[in-house]
Amino acid sequence: MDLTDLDRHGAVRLPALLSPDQCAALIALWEDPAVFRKEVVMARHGFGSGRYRYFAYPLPDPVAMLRARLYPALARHANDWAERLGTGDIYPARHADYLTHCALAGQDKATPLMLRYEAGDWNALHQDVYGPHIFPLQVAILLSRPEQDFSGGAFVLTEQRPRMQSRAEVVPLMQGDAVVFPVRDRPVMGARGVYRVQMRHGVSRLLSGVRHALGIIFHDAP
Ligand SMILES: O=C(O)CCC(=O)C(=O)O
Ligand SMILES: [Fe+2]
Repeated sequence: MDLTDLDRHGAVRLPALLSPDQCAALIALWEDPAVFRKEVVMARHGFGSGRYRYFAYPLPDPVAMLRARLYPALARHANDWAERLGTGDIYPARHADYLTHCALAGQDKATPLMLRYEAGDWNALHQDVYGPHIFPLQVAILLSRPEQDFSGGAFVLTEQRPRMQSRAEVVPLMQGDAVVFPVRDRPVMGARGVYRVQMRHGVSRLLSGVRHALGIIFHDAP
């Protein structure tokens, strides 16, 4: 997994992580209430417009496999960031071991989620932080086909640099593409050493159609 762009631009695209068939099978899960633990109607909370549903444990196989398989390379990168920032955080090599740390702190509810947007819907810039345990990287996968299933609805990141104006980054995704991005902040090398830039992500307004995305967050929620 080449994560070079993560440090260069604040996000990296993993092209064609899922096949069209895998995307369709995941979208079909939206209709199955048994696989979700909670639905959030975003407008009710000021989060934008659209809905998302948190998966329940046990996660459906494709979601569980993606989470476990993506984690090790991301944990190596997270350990590298922790070292650069001098936080002292060490992320274990296996996701199951990281989840044990979360559970011991009362964060034991599944956080992978599926999002569904219709024309006019959008996702406000936010950070997916649920408790003291924060795994610093997360992944979102576009399940729908741009320009066929929907238009608009771009994945957007903003980067808030200390004492400077914010920068926006749009990550163009095709169906099955994933984007890896920071949950809360990332280290940037400056003239006087490493500093943190604050990151937020969201989705611009859908102009037409329906857009589904799968979010893989590696820490659990209380
Ligand atoms: O719909 C998207 O592409 C972004 C979803 C999101 O906020 C997330 O996966 O945390
Ligand atoms: Fe999010």
